[in-house]
Amino acid sequence: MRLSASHLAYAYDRRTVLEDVSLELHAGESVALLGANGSGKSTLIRLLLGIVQPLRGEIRVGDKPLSALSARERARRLAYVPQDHGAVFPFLVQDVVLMGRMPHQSWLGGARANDLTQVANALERLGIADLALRAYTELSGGQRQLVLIARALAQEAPILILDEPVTGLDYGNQHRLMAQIQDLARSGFAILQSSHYPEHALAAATRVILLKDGRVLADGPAEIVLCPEHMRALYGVDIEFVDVGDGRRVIVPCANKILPLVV
Ligand SMILES: Nc1ncnc2c1ncn2[C@@H]1O[C@H](COP(=O)(O)OP(=O)(O)OP(=O)(O)O)[C@@H](O)[C@H]1O
Repeated sequence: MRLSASHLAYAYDRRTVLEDVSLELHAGESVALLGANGSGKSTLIRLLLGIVQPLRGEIRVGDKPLSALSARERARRLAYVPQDHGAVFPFLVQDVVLMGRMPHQSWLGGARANDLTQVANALERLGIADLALRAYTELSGGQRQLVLIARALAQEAPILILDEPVTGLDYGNQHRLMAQIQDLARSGFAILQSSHYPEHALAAATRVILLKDGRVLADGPAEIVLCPEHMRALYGVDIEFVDVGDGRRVIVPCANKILPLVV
């Protein structure tokens, strides 16, 4: 299923934070959305999910305008993994993941065998089946992140949107998650993830979109878009590529350049 946005604009009060943003996301693609702090990534994601409405422009999911879909119809098409993992009530992990099945359940029907199978599969796929009976509120930030990704998988929506999904994950889980994202895209999901890590985008994204000051600076294959000029324009950092010998390249900051913080 295709997600497309054309000429989006958005403002908080009168301050424009997105202007003329267009993008497409297709089944089988893993797209990374990169940009400096405050460049508009989370706002764009909120628009794509229909949480806020654009000032101008249109978003379409498949052949329908997003604004014409009910919340339930949206949730059958789009799954979201937020940055914030806060929770108040100590639901069991399996119940949190089961919430992802709500768009598929009837009002009074409750969970069916297939819902429970999807929950078990999602937990298994992310390697956290052993957390199923733990209270969500008692998990670490990284464990909560994995649970929310499992909830999104259980939702069985063809489009998966993740807001900085590796935040709080340890080094191993970051790499396992990037591999999972590649696998999910290969199996047909359309995936958009915002990220602060060009190296993850280079390793795991089929396409990269760069946002600068609320506008699209570049959109294309990772190895073309993540060039030194764009990285300097986006982050004020000089980078170089290092060949690691097996056909892969990694991005590293140039040595001997200490740069001031940009806020
Ligand atoms: N609720 C809000 N009210 C007013 N301004 C906001 C609000 N949320 C975000 N902004 C502003 O909109 C701009 C874009 O913010 P946004 O959170 O979309 O950026 P981001 O790229 O996701 O940033 P980060 O990488 O730091 O998470 C920023 O200037 C921010 O200060």
